[in-house]
Amino acid sequence: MAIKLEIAQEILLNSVNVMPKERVTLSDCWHRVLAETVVSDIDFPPFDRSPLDGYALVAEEVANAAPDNPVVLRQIDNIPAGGLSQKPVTPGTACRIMTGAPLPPGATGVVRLEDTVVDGEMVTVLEGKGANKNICFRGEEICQGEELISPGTVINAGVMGMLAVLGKGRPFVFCKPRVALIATGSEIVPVDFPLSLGKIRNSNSYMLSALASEAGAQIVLMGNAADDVDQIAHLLEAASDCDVFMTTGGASVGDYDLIGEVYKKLGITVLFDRVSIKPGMPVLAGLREDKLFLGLSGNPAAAAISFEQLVRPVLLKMGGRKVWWRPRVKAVLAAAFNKKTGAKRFVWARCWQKNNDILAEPLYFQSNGMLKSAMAANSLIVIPEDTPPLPAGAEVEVILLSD
Ligand SMILES: Nc1nc2c(c(=O)[nH]1)N[C@H]1C(S)=C(S)[C@@H](COP(=O)(O)OP(=O)(O)OC[C@H]3O[C@@H](n4cnc5c(N)ncnc54)[C@H](O)[C@@H]3O)O[C@H]1N2
Ligand code: MOO
Repeated sequence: MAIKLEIAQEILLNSVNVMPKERVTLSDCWHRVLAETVVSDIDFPPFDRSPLDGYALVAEEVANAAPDNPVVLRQIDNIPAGGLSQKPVTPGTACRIMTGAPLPPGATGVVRLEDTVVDGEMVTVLEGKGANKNICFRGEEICQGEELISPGTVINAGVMGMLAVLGKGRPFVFCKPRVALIATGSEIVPVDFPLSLGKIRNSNSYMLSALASEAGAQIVLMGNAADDVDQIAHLLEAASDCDVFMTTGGASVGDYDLIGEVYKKLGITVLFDRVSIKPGMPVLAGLREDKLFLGLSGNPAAAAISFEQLVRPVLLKMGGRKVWWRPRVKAVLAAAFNKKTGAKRFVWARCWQKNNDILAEPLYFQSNGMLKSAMAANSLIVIPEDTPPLPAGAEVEVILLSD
Protein backbone atom coordinates (compact mmCIF):
# COMPACT_ATOMS: atom_id res chain seq x y z
CA MET A 1 0.00 0.00 0.00
CA ALA A 2 1.33 3.41 -0.95
CA ILE A 3 1.41 5.85 1.97
CA LYS A 4 0.94 9.60 1.72
CA LEU A 5 4.06 11.66 1.05
CA GLU A 6 3.71 13.74 4.22
CA ILE A 7 3.49 10.59 6.36
CA ALA A 8 6.53 9.07 4.67
CA GLN A 9 8.45 12.31 5.27
CA GLU A 10 7.50 12.31 8.94
CA ILE A 11 8.50 8.66 9.40
CA LEU A 12 11.92 9.27 7.85
CA LEU A 13 12.60 12.50 9.71
CA ASN A 14 11.70 10.79 12.99
CA SER A 15 14.09 7.93 12.17
CA VAL A 16 17.27 9.99 12.04
CA ASN A 17 19.31 12.09 14.44
CA VAL A 18 21.54 15.10 13.98
CA MET A 19 25.18 14.09 13.38
CA PRO A 20 27.88 14.74 15.99
CA LYS A 21 30.15 17.75 15.60
CA GLU A 22 33.80 18.08 14.56
CA ARG A 23 36.34 20.89 14.31
CA VAL A 24 37.30 21.84 10.76
CA THR A 25 39.90 24.32 9.47
CA LEU A 26 38.08 27.47 8.36
CA SER A 27 39.32 27.28 4.79
CA ASP A 28 37.51 23.91 4.46
CA CYS A 29 34.25 25.17 6.00
CA TRP A 30 32.46 26.56 2.93
CA HIS A 31 28.94 25.08 2.79
CA ARG A 32 29.43 23.20 6.06
CA VAL A 33 26.86 23.69 8.83
CA LEU A 34 27.97 25.50 11.97
CA ALA A 35 27.57 23.44 15.16
CA GLU A 36 28.30 26.13 17.76
CA THR A 37 27.02 29.49 18.89
CA VAL A 38 29.53 32.13 17.90
CA VAL A 39 29.84 35.02 20.37
CA SER A 40 32.14 37.90 19.55
CA ASP A 41 34.99 38.45 21.99
CA ILE A 42 35.84 41.80 20.34
CA ASP A 43 34.19 45.01 19.24
CA PHE A 44 34.35 45.48 15.50
CA PRO A 45 35.89 47.59 14.22
CA PRO A 46 38.19 47.15 17.20
CA PHE A 47 39.16 50.88 17.12
CA ASP A 48 37.83 54.12 15.59
CA ARG A 49 39.25 54.10 12.05
CA SER A 50 39.35 56.16 8.89
CA PRO A 51 37.20 55.01 5.95
CA LEU A 52 39.24 57.26 3.60
CA ASP A 53 42.73 58.26 2.54
CA GLY A 54 42.90 61.83 3.77
CA TYR A 55 43.49 64.02 6.80
CA ALA A 56 42.25 63.44 10.33
CA LEU A 57 41.46 66.77 11.94
CA VAL A 58 39.09 68.69 14.18
CA ALA A 59 35.93 68.47 12.05
CA GLU A 60 34.25 71.56 13.53
CA GLU A 61 37.13 73.71 12.37
CA VAL A 62 36.68 72.80 8.67
CA ALA A 63 32.85 72.57 8.63
CA ASN A 64 32.61 75.65 6.40
CA ALA A 65 35.76 75.10 4.35
CA ALA A 66 35.23 75.73 0.63
CA PRO A 67 37.43 76.81 -2.34
CA ASP A 68 36.63 80.45 -1.53
CA ASN A 69 37.00 79.80 2.21
CA PRO A 70 40.00 77.48 2.53
CA VAL A 71 41.28 76.34 5.96
CA VAL A 72 45.02 75.86 6.27
CA LEU A 73 46.35 73.28 8.76
CA ARG A 74 49.75 71.89 9.65
CA GLN A 75 50.46 68.17 9.21
CA ILE A 76 51.84 66.68 12.43
CA ASP A 77 51.98 62.95 11.58
CA ASN A 78 51.30 60.30 8.92
CA ILE A 79 49.43 57.10 9.87
CA PRO A 80 49.39 54.13 7.47
CA ALA A 81 46.88 51.25 7.95
CA GLY A 82 48.35 49.13 10.72
CA GLY A 83 50.14 52.18 12.17
CA LEU A 84 49.32 54.22 15.23
CA SER A 85 49.81 57.88 16.23
CA GLN A 86 49.92 59.15 19.77
CA LYS A 87 50.20 62.80 18.67
CA PRO A 88 46.97 64.58 19.55
CA VAL A 89 45.30 66.52 16.74
CA THR A 90 44.46 70.03 17.94
CA PRO A 91 42.89 73.03 16.17
CA GLY A 92 45.25 74.19 13.42
CA THR A 93 46.74 70.73 12.90
CA ALA A 94 45.92 67.61 10.89
CA CYS A 95 47.26 64.10 10.61
CA ARG A 96 47.67 62.42 7.20
CA ILE A 97 45.84 59.09 7.50
CA MET A 98 45.23 56.12 5.22
CA THR A 99 42.04 54.01 4.90
CA GLY A 100 41.76 51.54 7.79
CA ALA A 101 44.23 53.37 10.07
CA PRO A 102 43.23 54.20 13.68
CA LEU A 103 42.19 57.80 14.27
CA PRO A 104 44.74 59.77 16.29
CA PRO A 105 43.64 61.24 19.63
CA GLY A 106 41.69 64.51 19.31
CA ALA A 107 40.54 63.91 15.70
CA THR A 108 36.78 64.26 15.22
CA GLY A 109 36.65 63.84 11.45
CA VAL A 110 38.47 63.07 8.20
CA VAL A 111 38.59 64.96 4.89
CA ARG A 112 39.43 63.24 1.58
CA LEU A 113 42.87 63.74 0.00
CA GLU A 114 41.03 65.00 -3.12
CA ASP A 115 39.57 67.88 -1.09
CA THR A 116 42.98 69.16 -0.02
CA VAL A 117 46.02 70.84 -1.52
CA VAL A 118 49.33 69.90 0.11
CA ASP A 119 52.41 72.07 0.16
CA GLY A 120 55.17 70.62 2.33
CA GLU A 121 53.74 70.27 5.83
CA MET A 122 50.89 72.70 5.11
CA VAL A 123 47.50 71.26 4.13
CA THR A 124 44.78 73.46 2.63
CA VAL A 125 41.28 72.04 3.10
CA LEU A 126 38.91 73.08 0.30
CA GLU A 127 35.85 71.06 1.35
CA GLY A 128 35.19 70.08 4.95
CA LYS A 129 31.42 69.62 5.17
CA GLY A 130 30.52 66.21 6.59
CA ALA A 131 34.08 65.48 7.78
CA ASN A 132 32.58 64.37 11.10
CA LYS A 133 30.72 61.56 9.25
CA ASN A 134 33.97 60.10 7.92
CA ILE A 135 34.74 57.90 10.91
CA CYS A 136 34.06 54.18 11.37
CA PHE A 137 33.47 53.93 15.09
CA ARG A 138 34.72 51.13 17.31
CA GLY A 139 31.96 48.50 17.72
CA GLU A 140 29.64 50.08 15.14
CA GLU A 141 29.10 46.68 13.50
CA ILE A 142 29.76 44.18 16.28
CA CYS A 143 29.81 44.56 20.05
CA GLN A 144 31.88 42.37 22.34
CA GLY A 145 29.63 39.67 23.80
CA GLU A 146 27.18 39.82 20.88
CA GLU A 147 25.73 36.45 19.79
CA LEU A 148 26.37 36.55 16.07
CA ILE A 149 25.91 33.13 14.46
CA SER A 150 23.79 30.24 15.68
CA PRO A 151 24.17 26.47 15.22
CA GLY A 152 22.54 25.23 12.01
CA THR A 153 23.76 28.19 9.96
CA VAL A 154 25.09 27.18 6.56
CA ILE A 155 28.55 28.68 6.17
CA ASN A 156 28.24 30.89 3.10
CA ALA A 157 30.87 33.35 1.91
CA GLY A 158 29.67 36.02 4.37
CA VAL A 159 29.79 33.60 7.32
CA MET A 160 33.29 32.44 6.26
CA GLY A 161 34.44 36.06 6.37
CA MET A 162 32.72 36.75 9.70
CA LEU A 163 34.26 33.65 11.32
CA ALA A 164 37.65 34.96 10.22
CA VAL A 165 36.87 38.44 11.66
CA LEU A 166 36.17 36.70 14.99
CA GLY A 167 39.30 34.57 14.94
CA LYS A 168 37.44 31.26 14.57
CA GLY A 169 40.11 29.38 12.65
CA ARG A 170 38.70 25.92 13.50
CA PRO A 171 34.98 26.20 14.17
CA PHE A 172 32.76 23.29 15.17
CA VAL A 173 30.62 22.04 12.29
CA PHE A 174 28.27 19.08 12.06
CA CYS A 175 29.82 15.91 10.62
CA LYS A 176 28.51 15.15 7.16
CA PRO A 177 26.23 12.14 7.00
CA ARG A 178 27.99 9.41 5.01
CA VAL A 179 25.79 8.09 2.23
CA ALA A 180 26.57 4.81 0.45
CA LEU A 181 25.31 4.69 -3.13
CA ILE A 182 24.74 1.40 -4.89
CA ALA A 183 23.20 0.94 -8.33
CA THR A 184 21.44 -2.39 -8.76
CA GLY A 185 20.37 -4.07 -11.99
CA SER A 186 21.92 -6.71 -14.23
CA GLU A 187 21.49 -4.33 -17.17
CA ILE A 188 23.64 -1.61 -15.54
CA VAL A 189 27.29 -1.16 -16.52
CA PRO A 190 29.83 1.31 -15.16
CA VAL A 191 30.00 4.67 -16.90
CA ASP A 192 33.24 3.98 -18.79
CA PHE A 193 32.30 0.48 -20.00
CA PRO A 194 31.33 -0.22 -23.63
CA LEU A 195 27.61 -0.89 -24.10
CA SER A 196 26.30 -4.19 -25.43
CA LEU A 197 22.67 -4.71 -26.39
CA GLY A 198 20.33 -4.68 -23.40
CA LYS A 199 22.76 -2.78 -21.17
CA ILE A 200 22.70 0.88 -20.07
CA ARG A 201 25.18 2.96 -18.13
CA ASN A 202 24.79 3.73 -14.45
CA SER A 203 23.59 7.31 -14.44
CA ASN A 204 21.74 7.15 -11.12
CA SER A 205 24.81 6.98 -8.90
CA TYR A 206 26.23 10.14 -10.44
CA MET A 207 22.96 12.07 -10.39
CA LEU A 208 22.28 11.05 -6.79
CA SER A 209 25.81 11.77 -5.67
CA ALA A 210 25.36 15.31 -7.00
CA LEU A 211 22.01 15.69 -5.24
CA ALA A 212 23.28 14.22 -1.96
CA SER A 213 26.47 16.34 -2.02
CA GLU A 214 24.36 19.45 -2.49
CA ALA A 215 22.38 18.32 0.57
CA GLY A 216 25.60 18.23 2.60
CA ALA A 217 26.35 14.50 2.53
CA GLN A 218 29.63 12.72 2.03
CA ILE A 219 29.21 10.21 -0.78
CA VAL A 220 30.65 6.70 -0.80
CA LEU A 221 30.22 5.28 -4.30
CA MET A 222 29.94 1.52 -3.89
CA GLY A 223 29.58 0.70 -7.59
CA ASN A 224 26.89 -1.57 -8.96
CA ALA A 225 25.46 -4.99 -8.28
CA ALA A 226 23.57 -7.37 -10.54
CA ASP A 227 20.02 -8.36 -9.66
CA ASP A 228 21.29 -10.81 -7.07
CA VAL A 229 20.34 -10.72 -3.40
CA ASP A 230 23.77 -11.81 -2.19
CA GLN A 231 25.65 -9.33 -4.34
CA ILE A 232 23.47 -6.40 -3.25
CA ALA A 233 23.60 -7.48 0.41
CA HIS A 234 27.38 -7.83 0.20
CA LEU A 235 27.82 -4.28 -1.12
CA LEU A 236 25.52 -2.87 1.55
CA GLU A 237 27.46 -4.67 4.29
CA ALA A 238 30.78 -3.50 2.80
CA ALA A 239 29.71 0.12 3.36
CA SER A 240 29.08 -0.51 7.06
CA ASP A 241 30.62 2.77 8.25
CA CYS A 242 27.97 4.80 6.41
CA ASP A 243 24.91 6.39 8.00
CA VAL A 244 22.51 6.16 5.07
CA PHE A 245 22.41 3.44 2.40
CA MET A 246 20.83 4.33 -0.88
CA THR A 247 20.21 1.85 -3.67
CA THR A 248 18.52 2.41 -6.99
CA GLY A 249 16.62 -0.22 -8.95
CA GLY A 250 14.76 -3.33 -7.90
CA ALA A 251 12.28 -1.39 -5.77
CA SER A 252 9.12 -2.35 -7.68
CA VAL A 253 7.20 -5.62 -8.10
CA GLY A 254 9.08 -7.31 -10.99
CA ASP A 255 10.68 -10.78 -10.85
CA TYR A 256 14.10 -9.22 -10.27
CA ASP A 257 13.05 -6.43 -7.92
CA LEU A 258 14.99 -7.78 -4.98
CA ILE A 259 15.51 -4.93 -2.53
CA GLY A 260 12.69 -6.21 -0.30
CA GLU A 261 14.41 -9.61 -0.12
CA VAL A 262 17.77 -7.98 0.58
CA TYR A 263 16.25 -6.10 3.53
CA LYS A 264 14.80 -9.37 4.84
CA LYS A 265 18.17 -11.09 4.54
CA LEU A 266 19.97 -8.27 6.37
CA GLY A 267 17.38 -7.92 9.13
CA ILE A 268 16.34 -4.45 8.05
CA THR A 269 12.90 -3.39 9.29
CA VAL A 270 10.78 -2.01 6.46
CA LEU A 271 9.24 1.39 7.29
CA PHE A 272 7.24 1.67 4.04
CA ASP A 273 7.55 0.38 0.49
CA ARG A 274 5.51 2.75 -1.70
CA VAL A 275 4.76 6.44 -1.51
CA SER A 276 1.81 8.03 -3.22
CA ILE A 277 3.69 10.35 -5.62
CA LYS A 278 4.43 10.32 -9.31
CA PRO A 279 7.11 9.78 -10.36
CA GLY A 280 8.91 8.05 -7.54
CA MET A 281 6.19 5.75 -6.19
CA PRO A 282 8.43 2.74 -5.41
CA VAL A 283 10.59 3.60 -2.39
CA LEU A 284 11.61 0.97 0.12
CA ALA A 285 12.61 2.60 3.36
CA GLY A 286 14.14 0.51 6.13
CA LEU A 287 15.89 0.84 9.45
CA ARG A 288 18.49 -1.33 11.17
CA GLU A 289 19.58 0.10 14.49
CA ASP A 290 20.18 3.76 13.62
CA LYS A 291 21.09 3.17 9.98
CA LEU A 292 18.64 4.25 7.31
CA PHE A 293 18.18 2.25 4.11
CA LEU A 294 16.49 3.78 1.10
CA GLY A 295 15.70 1.74 -1.98
CA LEU A 296 14.82 4.20 -4.74
CA SER A 297 13.43 3.46 -8.16
CA GLY A 298 15.83 2.58 -10.95
CA ASN A 299 14.12 5.08 -13.22
CA PRO A 300 16.34 8.17 -13.06
CA ALA A 301 13.65 10.86 -12.92
CA ALA A 302 11.65 8.85 -10.39
CA ALA A 303 14.77 8.39 -8.22
CA ALA A 304 15.46 12.14 -8.43
CA ILE A 305 11.95 13.05 -7.27
CA SER A 306 12.02 10.49 -4.44
CA PHE A 307 15.36 11.93 -3.40
CA GLU A 308 14.07 15.51 -3.49
CA GLN A 309 10.96 14.74 -1.50
CA LEU A 310 12.15 12.07 0.93
CA VAL A 311 15.92 11.87 1.19
CA ARG A 312 17.00 15.51 0.94
CA PRO A 313 15.07 16.69 4.05
CA VAL A 314 16.51 13.74 6.00
CA LEU A 315 20.09 14.58 4.99
CA LEU A 316 19.53 18.25 5.86
CA LYS A 317 18.23 17.30 9.30
CA MET A 318 21.14 14.89 9.91
CA GLY A 319 23.57 17.57 8.76
CA GLY A 320 22.28 19.99 11.41
CA ARG A 321 20.43 22.42 9.13
CA LYS A 322 17.56 24.49 10.51
CA VAL A 323 15.49 24.49 7.32
CA TRP A 324 14.75 21.19 5.60
CA TRP A 325 12.42 22.34 2.83
CA ARG A 326 12.99 24.20 -0.38
CA PRO A 327 11.12 27.47 -0.96
CA ARG A 328 7.68 27.21 -2.59
CA VAL A 329 5.90 29.96 -4.51
CA LYS A 330 2.62 30.42 -6.35
CA ALA A 331 3.06 30.57 -10.13
CA VAL A 332 0.97 30.83 -13.28
CA LEU A 333 1.14 27.95 -15.78
CA ALA A 334 2.76 29.27 -18.97
CA ALA A 335 1.42 26.29 -20.98
CA ALA A 336 -1.30 23.72 -20.38
CA PHE A 337 -0.52 20.53 -18.47
CA ASN A 338 -2.75 18.05 -20.24
CA LYS A 339 -2.65 15.05 -17.91
CA LYS A 340 -4.98 14.35 -15.04
CA THR A 341 -3.30 13.20 -11.87
CA GLY A 342 -4.11 10.40 -9.48
CA ALA A 343 -1.22 10.49 -7.02
CA LYS A 344 0.39 13.85 -6.20
CA ARG A 345 2.56 14.71 -9.19
CA PHE A 346 5.85 16.57 -9.54
CA VAL A 347 6.48 18.12 -12.95
CA TRP A 348 9.91 19.33 -14.06
CA ALA A 349 9.53 22.98 -15.02
CA ARG A 350 11.24 26.25 -15.79
CA CYS A 351 10.09 29.33 -13.92
CA TRP A 352 10.73 32.97 -14.62
CA GLN A 353 9.45 36.32 -13.42
CA LYS A 354 7.15 38.34 -15.68
CA ASN A 355 5.95 41.64 -14.26
CA ASN A 356 4.32 40.72 -10.95
CA ASP A 357 3.87 37.03 -11.77
CA ILE A 358 6.09 33.99 -11.71
CA LEU A 359 5.40 31.91 -14.82
CA ALA A 360 6.04 28.14 -14.79
CA GLU A 361 6.39 26.12 -17.95
CA PRO A 362 6.21 22.30 -17.76
CA LEU A 363 9.15 20.81 -19.67
CA TYR A 364 8.58 18.31 -22.46
CA PHE A 365 10.36 15.11 -21.33
CA GLN A 366 8.45 14.13 -18.16
CA SER A 367 8.73 10.33 -18.35
CA ASN A 368 10.20 8.62 -15.27
CA GLY A 369 13.05 7.13 -17.34
CA MET A 370 14.19 10.43 -18.84
CA LEU A 371 16.71 12.98 -17.60
CA LYS A 372 16.52 15.77 -20.18
CA SER A 373 14.00 17.75 -18.16
CA ALA A 374 15.79 17.21 -14.86
CA MET A 375 18.80 18.73 -16.60
CA ALA A 376 16.94 21.87 -17.68
CA ALA A 377 14.53 22.36 -14.76
CA ASN A 378 14.92 25.11 -12.18
CA SER A 379 11.69 24.13 -10.42
CA LEU A 380 9.05 21.47 -9.87
CA ILE A 381 5.35 22.13 -10.32
CA VAL A 382 3.37 20.34 -7.58
CA ILE A 383 0.03 19.06 -8.81
CA PRO A 384 -2.24 17.78 -6.02
CA GLU A 385 -3.96 14.37 -6.05
CA ASP A 386 -6.93 13.91 -8.38
CA THR A 387 -6.46 17.11 -10.38
CA PRO A 388 -7.99 17.38 -13.90
CA PRO A 389 -5.81 18.60 -16.80
CA LEU A 390 -4.75 22.21 -16.17
CA PRO A 391 -5.07 25.00 -18.77
CA ALA A 392 -2.43 27.68 -19.36
CA GLY A 393 -3.02 30.47 -16.85
CA ALA A 394 -3.97 28.13 -13.99
CA GLU A 395 -2.41 28.92 -10.63
CA VAL A 396 0.02 26.24 -9.43
CA GLU A 397 2.40 25.72 -6.57
CA VAL A 398 6.06 25.51 -7.49
CA ILE A 399 9.13 24.28 -5.61
CA LEU A 400 12.20 26.34 -6.48
CA LEU A 401 15.25 24.15 -7.13
CA SER A 402 17.76 26.73 -8.35
CA ASP A 403 18.07 30.14 -10.02
N1 LIG B 1 3.84 -4.21 -12.78
C1 LIG B 1 4.38 -3.02 -12.42
N2 LIG B 1 5.48 -2.64 -13.02
C2 LIG B 1 6.03 -1.45 -12.66
C3 LIG B 1 5.40 -0.64 -11.71
C4 LIG B 1 4.24 -1.12 -11.07
O1 LIG B 1 3.66 -0.44 -10.19
N3 LIG B 1 3.76 -2.33 -11.44
N4 LIG B 1 5.93 0.58 -11.42
C5 LIG B 1 6.68 1.19 -12.49
C6 LIG B 1 7.29 2.38 -12.01
S1 LIG B 1 6.28 3.71 -11.83
C7 LIG B 1 8.61 2.48 -11.80
S2 LIG B 1 9.28 3.98 -11.31
C8 LIG B 1 9.52 1.35 -11.99
C9 LIG B 1 10.42 1.19 -10.80
O2 LIG B 1 11.15 0.05 -10.99
P1 LIG B 1 12.36 -0.39 -10.10
O3 LIG B 1 12.58 0.57 -8.98
O4 LIG B 1 12.18 -1.78 -9.71
O5 LIG B 1 13.61 -0.17 -11.03
P2 LIG B 1 14.14 -1.14 -12.16
O6 LIG B 1 13.07 -1.97 -12.68
O7 LIG B 1 15.33 -1.83 -11.62
O8 LIG B 1 14.61 -0.08 -13.20
C10 LIG B 1 13.69 0.77 -13.82
C11 LIG B 1 14.36 1.42 -15.03
O9 LIG B 1 15.45 2.20 -14.64
C12 LIG B 1 16.64 1.79 -15.31
N5 LIG B 1 17.77 1.90 -14.36
C13 LIG B 1 17.94 1.12 -13.30
N6 LIG B 1 19.09 1.47 -12.64
C14 LIG B 1 19.62 2.48 -13.34
C15 LIG B 1 20.81 3.24 -13.17
N7 LIG B 1 21.65 3.01 -12.13
N8 LIG B 1 21.09 4.22 -14.04
C16 LIG B 1 20.23 4.42 -15.09
N9 LIG B 1 19.09 3.75 -15.28
C17 LIG B 1 18.78 2.76 -14.45
C18 LIG B 1 16.36 0.36 -15.66
O10 LIG B 1 17.18 -0.11 -16.69
C19 LIG B 1 14.89 0.42 -16.01
O11 LIG B 1 14.70 0.88 -17.33
O12 LIG B 1 8.80 0.15 -12.17
C20 LIG B 1 7.72 0.25 -13.08
N10 LIG B 1 7.19 -1.04 -13.26
O1 MOO C 1 6.15 5.63 -9.75
MO1 MOO C 1 7.18 5.64 -11.08
O2 MOO C 1 8.09 6.14 -9.89
O3 MOO C 1 6.01 6.74 -11.83
O4 MOO C 1 8.16 6.65 -11.86
